[in-house]
Amino acid sequence: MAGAVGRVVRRCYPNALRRLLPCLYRVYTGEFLDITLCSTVKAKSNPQDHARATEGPCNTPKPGVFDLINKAKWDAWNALGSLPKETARQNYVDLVSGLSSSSDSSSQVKPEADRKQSGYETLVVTSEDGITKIMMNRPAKKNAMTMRMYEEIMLALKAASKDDSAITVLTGNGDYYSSGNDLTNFTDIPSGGVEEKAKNSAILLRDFVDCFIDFPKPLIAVVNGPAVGISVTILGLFEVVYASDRATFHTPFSHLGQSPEGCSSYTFPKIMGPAKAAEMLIFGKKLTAAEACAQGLVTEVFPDSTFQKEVWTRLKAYSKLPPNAMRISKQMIRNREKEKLHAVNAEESSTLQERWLSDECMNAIMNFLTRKAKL
Ligand SMILES: CCCCC/C=C/CC(=O)SCCNC(=O)CCNC(=O)[C@H](O)C(C)(C)COP(=O)(O)OP(=O)(O)OC[C@H]1O[C@@H](n2cnc3c(N)ncnc32)[C@H](O)[C@@H]1OP(=O)(O)O
Repeated sequence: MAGAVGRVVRRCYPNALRRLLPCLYRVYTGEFLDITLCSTVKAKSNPQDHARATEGPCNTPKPGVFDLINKAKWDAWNALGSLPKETARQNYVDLVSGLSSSSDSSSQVKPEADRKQSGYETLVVTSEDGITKIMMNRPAKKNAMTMRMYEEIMLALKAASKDDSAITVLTGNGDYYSSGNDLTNFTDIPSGGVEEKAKNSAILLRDFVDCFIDFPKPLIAVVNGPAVGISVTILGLFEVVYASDRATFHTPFSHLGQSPEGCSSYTFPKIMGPAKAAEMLIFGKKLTAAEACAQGLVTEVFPDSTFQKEVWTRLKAYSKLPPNAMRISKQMIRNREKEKLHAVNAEESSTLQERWLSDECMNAIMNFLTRKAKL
């Protein structure tokens, strides 16, 4: 497989790739990436340096899907690969020193000042008025979803499922809701090569979507702007989707050599009928907010000028309803579908694992990364 891809790369992108993406070029042509370099960069902000520094390379079995915190720690430790112990130790010391100075300054903050939950790098998570708000926070990158963002959303959902809020909201910061999967996710290749990368990504995707399938409280999407790819497909797993009239809904999977995920191959035909679903999922038709509402994917559309005010007023009222009644009603609506949704998720994830290794997909990603293509 790597040989075939290498031939395509050598034929199509001999110079641009050498100049712009030396790492990617070496990966796809069979000269595998210097993993130590990647790990060192990653490790600079990684608490798992502690484990790496004291215990060496990852040596424990991977925790189960639902053990989110230990699994996140394990993934981070495992990702450090062959980072030298001394470097890991120094990175850990630097990190801890940074943390202690920032915690000194946070002790100055008045306790009632905010209920923002710290520790997230890609999200802003707040809990107020019975609502936990998970806001994707990479506005300069159109809230493209990095591996870290997937992990953090899972952690935030897990925490929200246990906190005292009645409802949970996912939204985006800036002009986009989300541009979907961050296409640079595919450039960080582990020592096992592209096959291992595809396998790990499929596991992460499946875990991520499982968290939405199993989420026990009403889940609301506040779609503040354009939504692409996985940020659209998972909407079929939300109870309510409110959209600004600036929002668009785009699933360009064929253009990217990919296939549907987020259970959309099952939820979209159910929501909008097979013909409309096919136009979106096979032909990549981009819907306006009004079209998405007419097809049942969106609950209600608001003028952008009053979107935030109207939606949050509505949500604050909903959050005062009895939380247990809302949970139970959600369970009644969703539970008989759960098994089916998990099976669909497993199938979509394993199909994508193969798609990511296809020439069609790799060419599409390289076209984006070398600035030859945008949606
Ligand atoms: C665990 C793995 C699970 C995988 C699950 C699979 C999911 C499938 C999908 O989600 S498919 C969808 C993938 N998304 C895309 O293909 C979108 C690609 N982006 C674009 O086409 C455009 O950026 C745009 C149309 C979203 C916005 O165009 P615009 O001209 O308005 O803005 P810029 O292109 O200048 O974007 C600003 C910077 O943001 C970077 N960026 C935007 N989206 C992504 C992305 N998806 N991945 C990586 N980077 C993205 C863009 O490169 C600019 O960065 P720069 O300022 O450094 O140049």
